[in-house]
Amino acid sequence: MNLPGIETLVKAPFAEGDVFIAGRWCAAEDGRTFPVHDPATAEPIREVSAAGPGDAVAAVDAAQETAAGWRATPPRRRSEVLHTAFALMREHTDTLARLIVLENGKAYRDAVAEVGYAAEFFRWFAEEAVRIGSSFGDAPGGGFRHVVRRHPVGVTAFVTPWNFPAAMATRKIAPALAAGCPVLLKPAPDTPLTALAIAALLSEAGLPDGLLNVLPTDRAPEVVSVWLRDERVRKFSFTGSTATGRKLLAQAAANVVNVTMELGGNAPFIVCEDADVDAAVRGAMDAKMRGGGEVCIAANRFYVHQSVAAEFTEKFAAAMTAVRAGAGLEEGVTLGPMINRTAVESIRSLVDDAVGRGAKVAARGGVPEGPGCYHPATVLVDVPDDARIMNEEVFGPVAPLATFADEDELVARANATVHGLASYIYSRDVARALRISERLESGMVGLNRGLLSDPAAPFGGVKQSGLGREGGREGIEAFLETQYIALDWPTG
Ligand SMILES: O=CCCC(=O)O
Repeated sequence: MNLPGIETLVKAPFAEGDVFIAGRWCAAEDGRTFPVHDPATAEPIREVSAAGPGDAVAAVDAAQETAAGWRATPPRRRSEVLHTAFALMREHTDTLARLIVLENGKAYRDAVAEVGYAAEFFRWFAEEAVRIGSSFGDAPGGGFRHVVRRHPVGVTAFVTPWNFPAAMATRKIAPALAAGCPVLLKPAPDTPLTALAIAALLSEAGLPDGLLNVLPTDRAPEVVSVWLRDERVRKFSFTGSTATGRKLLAQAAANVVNVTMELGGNAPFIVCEDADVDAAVRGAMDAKMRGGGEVCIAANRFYVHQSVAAEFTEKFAAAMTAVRAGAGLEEGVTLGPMINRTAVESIRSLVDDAVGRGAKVAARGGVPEGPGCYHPATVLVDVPDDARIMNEEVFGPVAPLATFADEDELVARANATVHGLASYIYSRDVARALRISERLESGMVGLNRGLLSDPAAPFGGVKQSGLGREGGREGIEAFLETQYIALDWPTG
């Protein structure tokens, strides 16, 4: 199957429907559909099949049927499929990026960056597939041997978010397939089309039928609870909010399912008195505005040393005012619409709360007239620590600024959150910045960098930001079980 063009995907992708099970496209069991919207116009793009509980069972059946064959497939062959998927994804960058813009709204340049990022997960895990080690050694006390082998965990189920419809899918699919596991994927209802394109792309890359099953739906709880109650599903990976993650963890406990959770963040962005302020402003734009701020590791609250606060605020406010908002495919646009109207309302309410508590607006960019789901790039100053925006994930293009005077006070404020996903720090003194980094309760730190995500590095959080890591060497570990065999073979 060739990757369908964007027009095909948008208008009428697959004659039989959009549920992808056992290598075939079909309608939902009861023929139900749900609408997908273009955030730039808030108008529906088209109806998509809404998988139900019966489809969820059929997908587990299909996955389970392929599990033994894929597990026995030589790692080199699994790697080749992933290498081909990487090449195909790169070849189809424009089609996939336009599809992401259409259903997610982000600016085209962000969408192109996402396709590159997503493709790199295929390349990285193609390289990891052939390096799954086992070991054979002597028991320290003598008398017998240790055989320690790694094998795939089994059928895996994923729930992915709308903010990176391609990269959050490939970050889970690639290591699972590399390790030898079949996959069930439920994409976010706002952005199912990109996941369908990825299914088509993996088929084209030679992935045998049944190894990737994609179930778009607007009845997620029904589909996901079928998976979490089915003893054949041995791994569950979720990216989304901490509130939903908590509920899913409780459900996964019933069958003691192995879980990975990539949950919410509340990233501090710290500018020390010895920072290169221009570099800090560039980093702040990257950390705040990538994907329109709809990113779990986006800088959420800014702590700027009081001695550089005036200079940083002036330069950052100028950069935020220069942001051009508009439909993601328009030339020169750097900020697309938010995902939907609810998201815009939630960002607005955080801004209103901060202003109500004494914060001032230092910059507000423009937005196009009309019905699209836009929120302007905004900088707030003098934001008190108890403002909701300092304590909740804003998930939009708003930067609240506060100042600090002393390192201990800074670290205490930065750590005063249940989240611990990412942090950013700018200082010319790397030893000092490293010292502060090590004091931060944070799974990841960008040190003099506003962009930190890399498929070859472990992504994940501490505290209520999640469990486990994705990407890096750790990413494939999440899909492997360890078996120890005590071998009665005397040591020589
Ligand atoms: O929003 C969550 C994922 C962000 C990333 O992978 O850089």
